[in-house]
Amino acid sequence: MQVLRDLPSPAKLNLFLHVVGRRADGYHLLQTAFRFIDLQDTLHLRERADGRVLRGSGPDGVPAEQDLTVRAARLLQEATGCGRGVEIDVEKRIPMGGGLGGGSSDAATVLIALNRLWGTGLDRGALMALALRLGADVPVFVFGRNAFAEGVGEELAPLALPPRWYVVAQPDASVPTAEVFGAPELTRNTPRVKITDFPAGAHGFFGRNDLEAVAFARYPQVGQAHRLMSQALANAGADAPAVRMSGSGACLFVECHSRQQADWAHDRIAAKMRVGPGGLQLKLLRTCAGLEAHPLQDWVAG
Ligand SMILES: C[C@@](CO)(OP(=O)(O)O)[C@H](O)COP(=O)(O)OP(=O)(O)OC[C@H]1O[C@@H](n2ccc(N)nc2=O)[C@H](O)[C@@H]1O
Ligand SMILES: Nc1ncnc2c1ncn2[C@@H]1O[C@H](COP(=O)(O)OP(=O)(O)O)[C@@H](O)[C@H]1O
Repeated sequence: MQVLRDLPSPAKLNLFLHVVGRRADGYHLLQTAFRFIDLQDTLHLRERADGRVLRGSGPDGVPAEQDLTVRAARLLQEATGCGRGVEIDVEKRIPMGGGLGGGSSDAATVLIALNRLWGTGLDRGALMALALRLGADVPVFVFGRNAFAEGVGEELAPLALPPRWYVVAQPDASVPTAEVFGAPELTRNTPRVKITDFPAGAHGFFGRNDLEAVAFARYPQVGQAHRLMSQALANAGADAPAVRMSGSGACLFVECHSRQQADWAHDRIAAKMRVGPGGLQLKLLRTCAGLEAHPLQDWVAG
């Protein structure tokens, strides 16, 4: 039986996120830019001959049956009629429910890697269609490139992004995605932009995240963390990097042009805020590099 060890599942940031409408089924039409970063979970897959899909180690508080990795493996079995099984270990590093797409990325890594391990031979388009059934955020990880996204996140066009560094902060709150999208006060009519409007640099300043206002009002720790981070960086004058929320939160990030600027921003924030697990202002503060592409991009044909 084959084993695939140390499979990377990168997190994503939404460099901007506009809500431009709502579908009849309640799902929201978005425009967003996805960027992969080097904050990653690690997955290990061990093939099983008996057809069972099992999870070994996994994230605390997520029962195996609800784990997106297990659901992804079962979906691939069902879609292809494959009779082989797998045991999945997930080493979690990406904060859960933080707007960084960790669960979605884990699911995509399982689809990509199992398609190879089981020899099920689906091309990228077919894997992306399966991915969408697991969540709106899953297809971009199978797409494998930083992307400008529309629809609910499944209409993807590649974006060539320059090297950038990000300071990523996790406030001590978790913001349920469904609550933010369901909020009556959410604005849903931001005018559409074109991919060509997206500038080659200074992404941290393009557009906005329409989900921020709802998340900051309903989860004051997130709004307060945003305020304190912005204040910590304010005296850099016109070059002060902006602080933005990723996805539906709660994670916040700052985009920087160099590792040096990111280290500076990290240290300024760390000097102003209490960082650490349990009841502090930030549970996590990390400097990350933006990736050029998903590390498993070449594993899928098409
Ligand atoms: C907001 C984003 C931005 O990238 O990221 P996260 O904050 O989750 O990382 C995504 O659109 C989230 O995608 P994902 O987390 O896969 O969402 P799903 O599981 O498909 O949906 C969770 C719930 O959010 C709402 N939802 C989600 C996506 C969307 N375009 N419109 C919605 O209204 C729906 O109520 C849905 O029941
Ligand atoms: N392998 C997994 N990793 C993380 N979360 C998972 C996983 N499987 C299922 N989930 C569920 O999905 C929810 C959203 O997770 P995640 O993708 O990390 O955040 P977000 O959608 O905010 O980016 C979690 O709160 C958890 O209940």
